Amino acid sequence: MMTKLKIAVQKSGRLSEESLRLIKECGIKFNNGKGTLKAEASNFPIEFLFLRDDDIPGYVEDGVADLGIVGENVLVEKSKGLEINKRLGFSKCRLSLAIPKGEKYEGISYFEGKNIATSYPKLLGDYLSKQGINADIHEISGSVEIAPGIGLAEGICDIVSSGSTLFMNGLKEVDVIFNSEAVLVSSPDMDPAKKDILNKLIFRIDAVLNSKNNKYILLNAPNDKVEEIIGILPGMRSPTVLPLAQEGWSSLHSVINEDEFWERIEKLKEAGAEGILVVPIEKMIK
Ligand SMILES: Nc1ncnc2c1ncn2[C@@H]1O[C@H](COP(=O)(O)OP(=O)(O)OP(=O)(O)O)[C@@H](O)[C@H]1O
Ligand SMILES: O=P(O)(O)OC[C@H]1O[C@H](OP(=O)(O)OP(=O)(O)O)[C@H](O)[C@@H]1O
Ligand SMILES: [Mg+2]
Repeated sequence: MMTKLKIAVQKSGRLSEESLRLIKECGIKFNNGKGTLKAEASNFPIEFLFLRDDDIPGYVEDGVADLGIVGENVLVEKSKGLEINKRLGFSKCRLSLAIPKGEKYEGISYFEGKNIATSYPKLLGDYLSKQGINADIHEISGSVEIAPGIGLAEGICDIVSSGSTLFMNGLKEVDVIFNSEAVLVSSPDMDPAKKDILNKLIFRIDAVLNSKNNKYILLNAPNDKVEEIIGILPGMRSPTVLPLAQEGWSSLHSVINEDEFWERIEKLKEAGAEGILVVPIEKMIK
């Protein structure tokens, strides 16, 4: 029988869409009809299990799934020792302590002896004990932001992204205890055949992630400015320089990190660059 990897992906929620998009961008084709809990790729040896995100670290640890895509917050909360294979750069959020907005806050000692509602008792417990704070942790599985308003707790520790859920519930964020993003995790004892497939998958994921952070840049410059511009443009190796039909001018092509691009654009113009084009890269293999 052909070896296949089993990957656990969130069935529906904040991770599912981006997880499946990443797999598709890796050129892996599959059908996942509504309500399906299992699917198989048609052009790559991988099978999908669609699960609640909380169960993903456990399934990977037990070997029911070989791989999983999960938030780092859930991984650290639930797993006993799975290692992160790859940070995936989506579903970025933070786990924060929050209190009613009218309360005065002067530091973490605010929580001494207080009651805090959370779905992350382990992460919160570890954080508070490192800070030397004794508090009562009240575990609830969802709608945590409602807890202070109904007298269930004096503070909360939950996921924050835009902060609008806190705001709508009359709360303010007072301390960030953990920063999270989606991560790929894999079972520690995989046989060599599975490891081989995993490496192929990671190779594709790298190509997709690299392409997202980088742009292809093309510009024109007078020949006497080319050296200076090459000094400003970082590249995978060095820029490609091609002669233009117009005498004395060249076209330079390179790859630039998107963040660096905005920093360097002024310098490129000052150095004499013209007709600058920045285009997305579909895949990038380093
Ligand atoms: N507002 C947000 N912005 C960005 N990422 C988020 C946000 N909320 C949650 N996440 C990330 O996505 C993960 C899944 O969030 P979601 O709200 O879908 O979980 P859930 O309701 O527990 O889902 P499930 O039904 O699978 O148990 C979180 O563990 C976190 O890593
Ligand atoms: O800071 P914000 O941008 O408001 O995001 C934070 C909220 O997002 C998540 O819930 P989600 O909307 O996924 O709903 P859920 O309670 O069903 O998980 C999380 O549990 C917070 O409640
Ligand atoms: Mg969950």
